[in-house]
Amino acid sequence: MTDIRTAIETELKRLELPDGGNLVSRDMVRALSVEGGVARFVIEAPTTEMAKKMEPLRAAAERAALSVEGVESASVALTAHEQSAKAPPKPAGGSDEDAPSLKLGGHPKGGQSSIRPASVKSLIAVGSGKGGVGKSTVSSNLAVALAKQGRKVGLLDADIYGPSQPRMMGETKRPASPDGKIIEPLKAHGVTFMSIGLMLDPDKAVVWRGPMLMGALQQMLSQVNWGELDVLIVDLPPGTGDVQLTLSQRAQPTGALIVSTPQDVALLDARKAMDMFNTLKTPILGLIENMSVFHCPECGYEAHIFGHGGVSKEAEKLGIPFLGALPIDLETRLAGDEGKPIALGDGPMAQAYAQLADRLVQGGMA
Ligand SMILES: Nc1ncnc2c1ncn2[C@@H]1O[C@H](COP(=O)(O)OP(=O)(O)OP(=O)(O)O)[C@@H](O)[C@H]1O
Repeated sequence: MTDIRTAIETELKRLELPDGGNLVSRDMVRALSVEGGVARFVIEAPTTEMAKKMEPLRAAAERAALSVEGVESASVALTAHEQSAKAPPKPAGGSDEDAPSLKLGGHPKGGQSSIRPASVKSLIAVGSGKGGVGKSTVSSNLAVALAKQGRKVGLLDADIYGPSQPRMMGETKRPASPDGKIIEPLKAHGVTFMSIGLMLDPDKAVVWRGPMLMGALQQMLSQVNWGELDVLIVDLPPGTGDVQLTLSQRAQPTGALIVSTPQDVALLDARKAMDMFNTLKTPILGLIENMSVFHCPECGYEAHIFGHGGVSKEAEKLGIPFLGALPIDLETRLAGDEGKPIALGDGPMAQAYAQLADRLVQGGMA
């Protein structure tokens, strides 16, 4: 197996970058593994801008891996070390070393050791390729639905650039840290909950580099007093960046749920997110279609605003469980904005989330 890995690396050394060096000499290859003839790895570009231009190189890397004897299929994901393109501009007078108290966002510690809290039985990552598809809405409602079924549930909002859980869970106070080391999480609607957003100054832009993001995630998992949990749901940022990479590699998630709208552009990005999780060997527990249909409350007409059935077809194609379709629902949006997730009630949307929660419990995932 080592020989195949070495042979793949040798092939990758042939792939030169326009600004000098090759994929190996520039230390861009991550998580290279070969199992049962399947080669998987991640190419980590220094910036999102550069990653966007590297698709031809990614395809060439896949072909290079396939050319090695013993490799039957290859899966290569592209990610970026620094999410510079998405990060807001630097605030006047600020610097990217500006860290909030408890030095959140410092460089990660402990090499490649696990950052998964020992007291957490199951860790479920909720991801999406595209932003705004309802990943945070699904995370908060699923957490509440699981808590209603008597599970001990934690919710970690790891969406560094758009932490929305404080608003959706209706808790915005800054968590206490009596000893200055361990952070006490908040409790909302029966869920133990923590958001990176609660530790940041809302008026200050986040200008952290990749290692600082990884450090922040590490702290959110290991410096928070999560207590005994049946399941910790991690609401990820959209896309395939450092937070996803670190979580997959160092927190051994039980699996990932992928949220998408039926729209082609959302599905395209969802595929990339799934490819990343596959490459990092995080099992994909299922796909959820959000905003699948709008039922007009006046006339009963069903409008498929973002298309129809795309996510279930994709799930079938990939052999991944399709966990359900959630309609576009005004009450869901209003409840999220009010900090009282719709799953708290007992209407049709709450029932849909209860079913989703039930599936995870029955499947031994939560
Ligand atoms: N099924 C739904 N019906 C109506 N509105 C919804 C639904 N799902 C999500 N929304 C609304 O859409 C907006 C975006 O949702 P949300 O923040 O959950 O998406 P996200 O994928 O987490 O976005 P981001 O990538 O920015 O974190 C929110 O205002 C939310 O209330």
